[in-house]
Amino acid sequence: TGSTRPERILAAVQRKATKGDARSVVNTIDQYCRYQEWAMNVGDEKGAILDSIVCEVKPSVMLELGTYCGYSTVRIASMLPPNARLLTLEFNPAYAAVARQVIAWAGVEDKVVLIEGPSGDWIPKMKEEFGVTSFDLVFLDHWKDRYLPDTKLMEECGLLRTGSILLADNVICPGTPEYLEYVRGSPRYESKYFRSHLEYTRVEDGLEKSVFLG
Ligand SMILES: O=C(CSCCNC(=O)c1cc(-c2ccc(F)cc2)cc(O)c1O)c1ccc(O)c(O)c1
Ligand SMILES: [Mg+2]
Repeated sequence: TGSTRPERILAAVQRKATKGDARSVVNTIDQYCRYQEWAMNVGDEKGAILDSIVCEVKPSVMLELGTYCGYSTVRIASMLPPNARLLTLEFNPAYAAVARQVIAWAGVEDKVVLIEGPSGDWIPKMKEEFGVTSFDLVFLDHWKDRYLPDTKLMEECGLLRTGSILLADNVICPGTPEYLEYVRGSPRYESKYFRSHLEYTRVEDGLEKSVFLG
C-alpha cells in the first residue's frame, strides 16, 4: 500500500523544514501543497488573516476544531506566548498521528494539546478534562456541517464568554450556509467576513469572524 497525502506532507517537512523552526514548517507545507499536491490546509493567504486575528486577540486559551496535518496548529502556536494553550481536536486518527509529528518537528508541542475523537463528544468534557473555563478564540476548520451544532454546543456548555471570538474557515468553499445564517442573523454575535481564496487556488473562499456578545 502506498503512502497517504498527509504522510507525504510529513515526509516533505522532515526532509526540507528546519527542526524547531515553526515558520520553516509552515513554508515547507505551503510550498509542497502549492507545487506538488493540493491539501486542505488553511494555507498562506487565509493563514495571514488567521495570524492577524491571533495577534490581535492574544488568546490565553484557544480551541482549534480540525487539526488535519497540523499546519494551522503550528501557525497559531508559533504566535502564542509560552503560557498560552492551544487545544486542537481531530476526529481522524491517521490525521492526528501525522499532526503530532509535524507539531513536534516545529517544536511547538509544549503549547499544544492534541485531542483525538469526535467534537460532539469532547466539547462537553472540555471543562472537566482540560480545566477550561472558556475559550478566548475558536478556529473552526473541521467538518463543515459540524460548525453550527458545535457552536451551539459550546454556548450550552458555557465555553464562550462575552468577547469570545469564533473564526471559521471555508465559509464559501466548501461552504457553511447554516452556520453563516446563524452567526450573521443572531443578536448574540457580531460577524465580519474576510474575503480570500481557497488555499493554493484562485477560487473564492473566506473566513468569518464572529464575536460572542453573551
Ligand atoms: O475531511 C474530513 C473531515 S475533517 C476535515 C475538514 N475540512 C475540510 O473538509 C476542508 C475541505 C476543503 C475542500 C475540499 C475539497 C474542495 F474541492 C474544496 C475545499 C477545504 C478546507 O479548507 C477544508 O478544511 C475527514 C475525512 C475522512 C475521515 O475519515 C475523517 O475522519 C475526516
Ligand atoms: Mg479549511
